[in-house]
Amino acid sequence: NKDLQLQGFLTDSENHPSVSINTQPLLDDYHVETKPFARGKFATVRRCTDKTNDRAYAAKCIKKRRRSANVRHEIMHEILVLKMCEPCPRIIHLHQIYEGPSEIILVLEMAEGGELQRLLDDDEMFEESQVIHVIIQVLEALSFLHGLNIVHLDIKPQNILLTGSFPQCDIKLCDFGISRLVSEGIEVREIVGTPDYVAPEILQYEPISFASDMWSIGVLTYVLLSGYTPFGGATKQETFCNITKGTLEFPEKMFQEVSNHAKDFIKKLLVQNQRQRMLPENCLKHPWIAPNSEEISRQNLSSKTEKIEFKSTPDENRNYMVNSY
Ligand SMILES: Cc1cnc(Nc2ccc(CC#N)cc2)nc1Nc1cc(C2CC2)[nH]n1
Repeated sequence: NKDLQLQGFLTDSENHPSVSINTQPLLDDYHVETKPFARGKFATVRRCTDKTNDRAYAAKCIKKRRRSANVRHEIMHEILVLKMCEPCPRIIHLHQIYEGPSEIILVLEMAEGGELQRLLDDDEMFEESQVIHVIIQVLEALSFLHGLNIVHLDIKPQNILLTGSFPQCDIKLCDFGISRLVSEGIEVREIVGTPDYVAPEILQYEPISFASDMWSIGVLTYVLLSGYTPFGGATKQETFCNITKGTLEFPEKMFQEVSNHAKDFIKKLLVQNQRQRMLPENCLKHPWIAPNSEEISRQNLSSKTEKIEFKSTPDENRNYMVNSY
């Protein structure tokens, strides 16, 4: 119905024809570790293995009732987003769904390397090339998601998972629990997201847009390159205040090794006015990400102008070449 649509959910119904849910217990088909490896406000995530082939998955157990409100349609929204993202290798894959009396369990693709946040907690410092590799993959996930008119709204290192041991691994974006549909003229306003990464327009209760995710990419890049958050304050209120003030600084002691292209990339994302922020396609062409983008365009231009000479191929070689192709 209208008001749910206004909240940016994909569905207002408690079920959806495309979604099949197992009603027998998860434990019939999977061994489930008792100790969760992650616990959120309304979900716990445990490692589980398929009894038939020993494959590992992540079982995300979501409570159907929160603060005595039925939130089944919100869980259905997360399920539909995950299903729509099936074709994208940069997004965690939904394998199966189980339903118990008080929870819905999403059996999700296992990313063995865990959270990118853990590397930050271990005070790992990243090479700029490693940060670029991570940011490119997050941008690819966002390009796909935005292409579906969905905005993630909780981009942060905890929701960027590693497929193996860093830096030889890839990343997968996860957790669409607060993602929302962005549609023309429909204004979704909700205070969502994690303080350090939330965009100013969200705090000012303005309509949410794709640019809200791009602000978080700017914060993420700043954090990966320096180990510090750009607007972090002693309290949540102070952080929110810093975000709305938006004074962006690159302290010499943290950024002396960081390239100017990298700082320029961050500056073009941490822009107060969301209409002036880069979107994924602009980011992927930025000289920090596509380092030779300036160089390539210069070369392309020059190659068009320089004389192109064809060397004739002696006939016997030509036949050979044609056959081998
Ligand atoms: C080894 C591991 C360690 N820690 C987490 N933490 C974590 C972070 C965010 C969310 C938020 C969500 N969703 C859930 C767990 N996930 C892991 N692997 C996963 C986790 C998953 C799917 C996403 C659950 N696949 N592989």
